Amino acid sequence: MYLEIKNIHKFFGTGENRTEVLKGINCNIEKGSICVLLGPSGSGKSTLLNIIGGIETAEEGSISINGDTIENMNEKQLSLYRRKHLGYVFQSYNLIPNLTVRENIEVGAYLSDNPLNVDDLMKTLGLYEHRNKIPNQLSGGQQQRTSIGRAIVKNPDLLLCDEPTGALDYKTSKEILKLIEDVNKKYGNTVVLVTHNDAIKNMADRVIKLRDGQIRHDIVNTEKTPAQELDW
Ligand SMILES: Nc1ncnc2c1ncn2[C@@H]1O[C@H](COP(=O)(O)OP(=O)(O)OP(=O)(O)O)[C@@H](O)[C@H]1O
Repeated sequence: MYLEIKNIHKFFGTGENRTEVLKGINCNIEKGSICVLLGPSGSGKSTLLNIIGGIETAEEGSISINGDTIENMNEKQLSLYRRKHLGYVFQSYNLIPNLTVRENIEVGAYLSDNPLNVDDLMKTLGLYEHRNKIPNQLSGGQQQRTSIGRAIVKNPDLLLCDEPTGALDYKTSKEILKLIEDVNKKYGNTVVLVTHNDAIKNMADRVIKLRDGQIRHDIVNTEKTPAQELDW
């Protein structure tokens, strides 16, 4: 079992405003699988992703990756864990504005012990011809591809994607999903992808639906649809 999520409870706020946003989340995610986390706005998807990524901490419960428990790590170990094992793709691209496509992706490569080849990756991402442009010379889809490149180039064991297509049009969204699917196939990274979009569940091996801080459905999908054929 690769990613073990055990009894996660998370609260926000204090006093009367204290709210439990995750109410005991339990699940195990297999190595190399694509897991889609679905649920309405406010159901706790991003919070759970941030806890898996070591960006936020839970009041109760534990997250283990290949047997290493995040809660037992000190600040330095946690930072090393995030740097070496995690790739994070956000809805906002968070690119460094004065660096080129190549340089933005190289930032990710510097953080890894076994980075992928930057040229090969830019070709896979359809960015090679744009490699010397800076972010404001790129379309939204090209910027999102660059941010995926920066996350993937580390060759992370675990790729966490928070609404990676949220800001993109239909066609570009499907291209980005296909890309995530391609890298999962090619490099075997485990992917956890948060989305509002119900159709995206069809490309996943595993679909977890959250509502109101709890898992309502946890389904193994045996008949995956390739990202290219998704329809919504
Ligand atoms: N830093 C914070 N402080 C206080 N409350 C927070 C904080 N972050 C999230 N919340 C609350 O926790 C709940 C879950 O938020 P979360 O962002 O995890 O939901 P989500 O399912 O990802 O929603 P969306 O799909 O809209 O992004 C929401 O009610 C939100 O208002």
